[in-house]
Amino acid sequence: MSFRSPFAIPRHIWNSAAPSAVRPVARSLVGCTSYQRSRFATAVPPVTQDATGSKGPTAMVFLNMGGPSTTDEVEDFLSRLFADGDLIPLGRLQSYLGPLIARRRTPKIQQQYSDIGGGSPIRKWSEYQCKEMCKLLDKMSPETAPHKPYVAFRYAAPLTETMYEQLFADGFGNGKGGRAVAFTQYPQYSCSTTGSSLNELWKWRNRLEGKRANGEADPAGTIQWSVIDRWPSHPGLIEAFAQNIEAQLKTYPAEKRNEVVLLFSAHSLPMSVVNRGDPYPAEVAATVHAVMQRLGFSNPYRLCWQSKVGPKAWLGAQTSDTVQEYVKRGHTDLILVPVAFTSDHIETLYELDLEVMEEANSPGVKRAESLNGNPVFIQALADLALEHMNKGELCSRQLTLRCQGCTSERCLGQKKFFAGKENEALVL
Ligand SMILES: C=CC1=C(C)c2cc3[nH]c(cc4nc(cc5[nH]c(cc1n2)c(C)c5CCC(=O)O)C(CCC(=O)O)=C4C)c(C)c3C=C
Ligand code: FES
Ligand SMILES: [Fe+2]
Repeated sequence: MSFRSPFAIPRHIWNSAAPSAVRPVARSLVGCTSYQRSRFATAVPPVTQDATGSKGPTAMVFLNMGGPSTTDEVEDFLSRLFADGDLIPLGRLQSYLGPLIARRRTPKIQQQYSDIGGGSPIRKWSEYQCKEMCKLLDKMSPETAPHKPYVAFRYAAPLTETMYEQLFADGFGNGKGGRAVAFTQYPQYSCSTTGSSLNELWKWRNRLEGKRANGEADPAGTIQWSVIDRWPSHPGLIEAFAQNIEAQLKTYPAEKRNEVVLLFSAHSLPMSVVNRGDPYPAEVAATVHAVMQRLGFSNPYRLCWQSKVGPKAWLGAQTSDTVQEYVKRGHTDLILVPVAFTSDHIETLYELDLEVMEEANSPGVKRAESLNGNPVFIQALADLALEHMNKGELCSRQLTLRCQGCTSERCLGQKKFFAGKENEALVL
């Protein structure tokens, strides 16, 4: 298999050394004293220091779903999406039904991407955010520098396997070891989003490294992975959301400002996933509550859910119905706040801006900006990454517990691997 480099990241950024004058703030990960000897000990194994005492380079890998950058990529994007049993379980018919549904859906979705400028901006924003975060980390933590930016998408280029080959090309793994942090870009954990990306990363990790030619496990020289798997109420994230809301509130006359209804909108989930025990609804609610707390509960607000697909029951109330109902009742000043995604995408640019806002037909219905290149947000990403490295954790405690209704062997294997418990007989 041959792999093209998917990265538009100049090599001088990857190779950039951290300024030596900056005070190191990262606590040493070598011989980490906080190693927990509990059942779910999740400390990062020691990373080898080089002769200069540096523990870098550190690969920072952003995980996300991705999107088609051009309308020509839509069918491939949808084919991968409908082939994903962690997102859309179609059982034994997956490989037959998936491509069929994807092909039938392609023209409609191509039109939507065409209406928002010809493609999804997710790749542009993800690569920018990761690169900028790494620049900050090089200054904040020279000990673990250089921090090298990578993006691994679940359904569009650059795919996980491409990212993995790029890691090898850059000197990670392949007997050389090295440290990589998988950083989910979904602030709130769902087994259908972050869970699916981690299952994919675990799959490719097993395929591409960790095995000798005879098929036996060979842990020597493999990449040491740790995971930032959720961050729904990180203060930096909350601050960035709150500032974007405040900026939009300022566009209303002062005397009406506190009456504006804040409508937090998150991608919905099928009720079958909610009832399986998926953590996402609770984590989205945690984000909303933290943002409102930061705003001093200055406005009335609701959380609603968008982008239902197919005929089955999904978590509601739906965003479009909510807006229509409130406008009908005279709440014509509303701010929509996309709260479960860190950049613009088809759901903000098409569904909220073109469908919901046009339907509402009221100049008082507006949308808070997405986080995109917001410097407060990028600083939050760097803070989060540094806190993670300083803690020396492999993953959060939450990642080590499966949903009540989970029957997936993939979830079990993935969680054991990322918790560093692969060879233990655990019931997760
Ligand atoms: C946190 C965000 C998201 C969750 C949770 C989520 C769950 C989820 N999605 C589908 C089905 C589809 N999603 C599609 C597109 C899409 N989904 C998200 C985010 C979440 N999905 C985004 C940001 C996007 C758009 C990406 C972009 O390029 O802009 C699509 C494809 C579009 C379409 O056909 O309508 C489908 C299908 C399910 C079934 C699900 C939970 C199980
Ligand atoms: S579906 Fe949630 S852990 Fe498997
Ligand atoms: Fe989705």
